[in-house]
Amino acid sequence: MPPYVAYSLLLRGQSVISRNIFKRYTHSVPRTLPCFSLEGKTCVVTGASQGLGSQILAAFVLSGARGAVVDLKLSSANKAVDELKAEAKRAGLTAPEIRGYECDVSSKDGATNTFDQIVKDFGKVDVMVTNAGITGGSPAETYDLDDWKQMLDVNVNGTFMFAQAAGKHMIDNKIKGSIILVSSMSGSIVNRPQKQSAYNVSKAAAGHMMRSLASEWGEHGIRVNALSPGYIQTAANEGDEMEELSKEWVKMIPLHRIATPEEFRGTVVFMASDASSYMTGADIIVDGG
Ligand SMILES: NC(=O)c1ccc[n+]([C@@H]2O[C@H](COP(=O)([O-])OP(=O)(O)OC[C@H]3O[C@@H](n4cnc5c(N)ncnc54)[C@H](O)[C@@H]3O)[C@@H](O)[C@H]2O)c1
Ligand SMILES: OC[C@@H](O)C(O)[C@H](O)CO
Repeated sequence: MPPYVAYSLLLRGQSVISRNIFKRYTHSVPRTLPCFSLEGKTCVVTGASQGLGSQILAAFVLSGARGAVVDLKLSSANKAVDELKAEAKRAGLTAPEIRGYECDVSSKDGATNTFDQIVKDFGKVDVMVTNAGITGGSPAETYDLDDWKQMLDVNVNGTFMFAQAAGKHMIDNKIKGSIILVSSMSGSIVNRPQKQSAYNVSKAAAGHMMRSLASEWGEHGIRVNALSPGYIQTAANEGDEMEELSKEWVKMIPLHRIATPEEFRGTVVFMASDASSYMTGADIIVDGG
C-alpha cells in the first residue's frame, strides 16, 4: 500500500476513534464541575416530606447521593421517597437509595434513635440538613408562652439535636462532612407586617448555633453553614391571610416575587459538596434581594 494511502487511513481511523470517545463522554446532561458531585455521599434532611426539604433532598439525589427523609409521619416520608425515586428515574438514575424515617425532631430520644438507625442503614452520614421547622406568630405582648416554647423546641432544640448527632458521628468516624442549618432571612431581619417574634428569635438562634458549631468542629474538617431563605411558596405560606401578606412582601423584595422551593436546589448542592470546601461559618442568604 502506498504510504500516502496508509497515512490517510490512519487519520480516518483516528477521527473515528476520537468521535467515539467524544460520543461516550458527551450526553444530554449539560456539563458542570466534578466538585459539585455528591456521588457516594449519604445525606439526611429533616422535614423532607414536602416544601423546601423535599427539594433539598431531590437536589442531593440528582447529584448522586443516597438520602434519608426524616419527618413527623412515616407515611408522608415514604410518599416523598416514592416521588423522589420517580424523579430520579426520569433523570436516568437507576435505583437511587432513599429511605423514610418517622421522627419528631424536638424529642430527645427520637432524634438520637433516628440518627443511629440511619447510620445503621446507610453505614455513615456525610451531609446533614436540619430543615424541619414550624412558623406562626402572634403580637409579642400577648404571645402564649407554650406556643413560644414549642417554636423554640422544634426550630432550635430540634436543629441542635440533629446537628449534634451528625457532628459526633462525623468526629468519631473522621468524616469531613457538611452540616447545613436551615435558618431564615428572619434570623437577621424582622419581617413586616406580620408579628412573629418567636420565629425570628428561633432563626437568629439557628444562625448563631451555626457559627458556634463551625468554630468548634472546624478542626475536624467538618463544615457548618446556614441557608437563610426569604419567602418561599410552601405550605408555610398558604392560606388567605398569607396571600394578603404576600402582596405586601412582594413590594419589598427587589426581585418582586416569592421563590419556588426548586430555586434552592443549586445553592444546597454547592453548600453540601466540595464546591464549597473552604466555606464554613457562613450564612447564605437567598431572599430575592
Ligand atoms: N417557606 C418560607 O417562606 C421559609 C422561609 C425561610 C425559611 N424557611 C424554613 O425552611 C424550612 C422548611 O420550611 P417549609 O417552608 O418547607 O415548610 P413546610 O411546612 O412546607 O415543611 C416543613 C416540614 O417540616 C416538618 N416538621 C415540622 N415539625 C417537625 C418536627 N417536630 N419533627 C419533624 N418534622 C417536622 C413538617 O412535617 C414538614 O414536612 C423551615 O425551617 C422554615 O422555617 C421557610
Ligand atoms: O410565616 C411567614 C414565614 O414563612 C416567614 O416569615 C419566612 O420564614 C420568612 O423568613
